[in-house]
Amino acid sequence: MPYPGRGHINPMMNLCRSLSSKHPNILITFVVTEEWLALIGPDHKAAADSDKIRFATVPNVIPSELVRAKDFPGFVKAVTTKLQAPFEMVLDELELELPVNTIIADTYLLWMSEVGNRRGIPVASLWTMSASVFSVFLHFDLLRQHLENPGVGEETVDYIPGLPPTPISDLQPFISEASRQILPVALECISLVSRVQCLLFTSPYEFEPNLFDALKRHFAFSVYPIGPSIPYLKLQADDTIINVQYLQWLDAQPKASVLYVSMGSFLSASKQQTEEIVAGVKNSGVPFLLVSRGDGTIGGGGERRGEGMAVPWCDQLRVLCHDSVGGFWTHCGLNSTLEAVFAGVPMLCWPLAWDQIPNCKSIVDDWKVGRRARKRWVGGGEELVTRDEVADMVRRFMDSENGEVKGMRERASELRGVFRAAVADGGSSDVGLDCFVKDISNQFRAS
Ligand SMILES: O=c1ccn([C@@H]2O[C@H](COP(=O)(O)OP(=O)(O)O[C@H]3O[C@H](CO)[C@@H](O)[C@H](O)[C@H]3O)[C@@H](O)[C@H]2O)c(=O)[nH]1
Repeated sequence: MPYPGRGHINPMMNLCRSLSSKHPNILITFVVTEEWLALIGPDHKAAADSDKIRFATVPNVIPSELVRAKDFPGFVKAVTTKLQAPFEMVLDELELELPVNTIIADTYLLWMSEVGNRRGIPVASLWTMSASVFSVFLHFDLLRQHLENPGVGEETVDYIPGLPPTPISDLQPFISEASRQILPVALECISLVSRVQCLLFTSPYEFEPNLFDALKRHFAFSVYPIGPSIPYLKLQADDTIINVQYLQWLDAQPKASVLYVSMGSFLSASKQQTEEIVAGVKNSGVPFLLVSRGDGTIGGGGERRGEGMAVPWCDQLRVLCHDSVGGFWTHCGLNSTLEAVFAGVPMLCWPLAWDQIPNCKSIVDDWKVGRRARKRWVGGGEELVTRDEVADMVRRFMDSENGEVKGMRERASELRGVFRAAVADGGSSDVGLDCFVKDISNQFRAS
């Protein structure tokens, strides 16, 4: 069962597809709300056609996806308190048919370890954010101690096992006043991980090796980084030329010339800032493909706009892997980040909230495959970045003659190779997935 949000459902489904393709004898039931079953696209639904992945639903007992951003703490509370009972009813029904061998659940479903332990069903927890963020939450007491007793080096966090030195400003979303309602839930979710039987990550080991080594030392159970949990299997399987207008438009653009602009599936910058970003991208003269979620600020009916196109939604990984795409204006959600790295496309980073801020730091400072578009995150109230500044930034970022840009593209291409090796036969994620299946079959519940 995934957490009910696009950024969580997608990687959970991609993990299920990888499991199913490698081990077709596993029967998977994917549990979502009735609303999400309707929202899940035809691609995911097609996965169910294989008979190995099927859907089960719980009633819409949580606020609708269409309004959840308006009261996020309220949404988190509903997920925490209202989903367990209907999930257990689904489980009861499934168990009438076949014993459930393992539950794979998003780490943010904090009641799941209790359900599994009470029923004697092993739980594998899937964390859809980075290992850095997981580790910051796991060792949050250390962070608190340093903040309460500031001394030399207080500006840099270098005491969390495996975490590269990180300016405290990049962890602001977790310590600012704005996090007051959400942070305790996140910390409780992480503390309950000690009660599950296995921990899965949606990124590959090579992405954050020191952090994964530290986590493997920390936990008595197996920790498997098995990503990138992105739809690369679908990309490889589908070699038909897809008759979609935006792909045809991309086909007509020069190599690595297009900036792809998307800010994820959930939050947005302010209306005024969004207008400046869109105007700046348009004025830059750089060809662009822009995803507008139809909130009225941009328009997105698949129309041509000056040098580019705006669409309401696209097949993002296919777009990023298209030859003509040379840059990605992103909010740094982890799925988008993993997809960009898999595609070898450098990122222009505009993080909006939460884990996206440390993700931006990793992209820019650690992996060196991106630049900051936004001045450092200060939690709202910061100065507007004007359209002229955006246009200038975009032009410089997409200038293929610029030495720094060339370096970034080379580095992105190297990381792309690392990701592809991880999922190839015998790669770290491929082996991790096999070990996980062995765990499910042998050490977990005897069926
Ligand atoms: O036109 C589009 C736009 C997006 N996507 C997909 O939508 C997903 C977006 O995921 P992500 O980039 O992670 O963004 P969010 O939806 O914002 O993800 C939430 O979940 C992530 C994983 O937990 C966190 O890292 C983010 O901060 C959180 O906002 C990805 O799979 C994209 O491929 C499309 O397929 N087409």
